Amino acid sequence: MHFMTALRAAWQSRNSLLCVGLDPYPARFPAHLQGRPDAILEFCKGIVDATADLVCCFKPQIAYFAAQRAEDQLEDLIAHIHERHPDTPVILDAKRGDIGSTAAQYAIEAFERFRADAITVNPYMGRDSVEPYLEYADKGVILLCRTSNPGGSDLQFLDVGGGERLYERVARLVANDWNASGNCALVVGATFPNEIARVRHIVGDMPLLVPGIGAQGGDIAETMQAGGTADGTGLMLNSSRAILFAGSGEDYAQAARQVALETRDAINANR
Ligand SMILES: O=c1ccn([C@@H]2O[C@H](COP(=O)(O)O)[C@@H](O)[C@H]2O)c(=O)[nH]1
Repeated sequence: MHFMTALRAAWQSRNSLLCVGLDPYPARFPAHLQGRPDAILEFCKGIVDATADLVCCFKPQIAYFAAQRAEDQLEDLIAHIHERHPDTPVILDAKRGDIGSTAAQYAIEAFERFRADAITVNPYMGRDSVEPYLEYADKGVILLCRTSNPGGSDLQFLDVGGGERLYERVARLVANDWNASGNCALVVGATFPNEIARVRHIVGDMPLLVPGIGAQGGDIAETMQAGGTADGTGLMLNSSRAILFAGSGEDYAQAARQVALETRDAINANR
């Protein structure tokens, strides 16, 4: 199924715009999982199974798996989501960016090895560096636009001519040129609601992946006001640490579910 079709279906069927980010950090795992060779997979499966009915998508961040030599556990985790929660799209947060020949390998890694439904990509190297992902027309290609970190302003806020900021140019390029298959989305941080509103104005109803609520302190009401579409969708609001590490005991998954529930409800109260 096309990523966008699956995402829209999940927005409706789950009544949720929440994306749970899967950033497993072993030092914060509960004691009963510490030291197990499959700890990353088991920890993440616990979170996924406890929250799947509350989310529109999951977003594993590849660095947390690669840093622990656990790419095999990432493969198994995504296979688990597809098998147990087949209507839940998976975004591989990899922020790839390289020349076309190398990008083609990254696209194979994301979509064929890991079987992700969408990937985050850095647009800085231009259209030909993004083309190999776009060729997978049923997969989502989610381009960094206005990132949630303070240093994002160093480049993304540069005036690229006529008062247009670099992040605005990215939004315009993606909406008007790169999105021929309708499979593009943008990353815009919840820490910058004014820029979310600018991006929404430029791209119409294109979905936005919005990290920065939860641990980074982005405001849910302001984010919804700035980025929601007329039908009350259009957003994937990601929270990772605030949900993953809500508890530290054997009941960590239940604690995660409780925070996910509260976050989903806070989002829905502002739709
Ligand atoms: O601009 C960006 C782009 C990506 N991220 C990623 O989202 C999560 C946020 O985690 P929290 O624990 O909810 O802060 C993480 O995987 C980042 O790599 C982002 O934060 N900002």
